[in-house]
Amino acid sequence: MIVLASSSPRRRELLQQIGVPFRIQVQAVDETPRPAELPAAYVARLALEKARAVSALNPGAVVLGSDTTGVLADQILVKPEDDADARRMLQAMSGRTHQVLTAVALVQDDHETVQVVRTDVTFCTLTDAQIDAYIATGEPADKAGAYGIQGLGAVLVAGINGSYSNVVGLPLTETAAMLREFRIPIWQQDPSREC
Ligand SMILES: Cc1cn([C@H]2C[C@H](O)[C@@H](COP(=O)(O)OP(=O)(O)OP(=O)(O)O)O2)c(=O)[nH]c1=O
Repeated sequence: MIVLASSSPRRRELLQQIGVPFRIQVQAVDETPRPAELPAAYVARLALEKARAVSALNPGAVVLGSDTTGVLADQILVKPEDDADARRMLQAMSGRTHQVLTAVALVQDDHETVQVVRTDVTFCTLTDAQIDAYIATGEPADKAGAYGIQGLGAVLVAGINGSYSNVVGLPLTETAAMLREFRIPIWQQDPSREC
């Protein structure tokens, strides 16, 4: 049994998908990027901070923290502040390729590891009417980059290069390999079967 230090329903579903038993405990951390902080360093820091904060309350437990952000032309795309912010992000991503970075951190007392996984996502060219209709669904509100590839936002995506689950919020192949290093069983026990 691990501790999932996340309030994200997507991460819960993804971890269930690979058969990892877990319970949820969340400690809030400040998600403000530091001045000039690079995107990969930003997500790695947040994933570790989320996991460390919960680990401090659970000696001996393996704690998983994670953070997802979009990156367009080196700029970090976090969750939109409001509809206008979501519109600005979606207009900027229209017809272009952005990156989704998810960091996964595992912390068990003073033993910790973190990995950042990148997926390239290419958006269709979107009209202003499409963008407004998508924002009106409410889906962009709690998602990095203002869309959900697993939901209605699927139709905005022309293609991806890399891990799909990484875009949704947890890169499952890499997470499974990290969990094996911490001797946490998943459905696939054979270590020779790594991707
Ligand atoms: C790009 C993209 C992001 N997202 C979501 C995944 C994350 O939940 C969210 C990014 O915010 P995060 O801050 O990474 O996570 P969170 O606040 O939802 O949960 P917690 O910090 O407690 O772990 O964006 C999607 O669901 N689909 C997508 O296609």
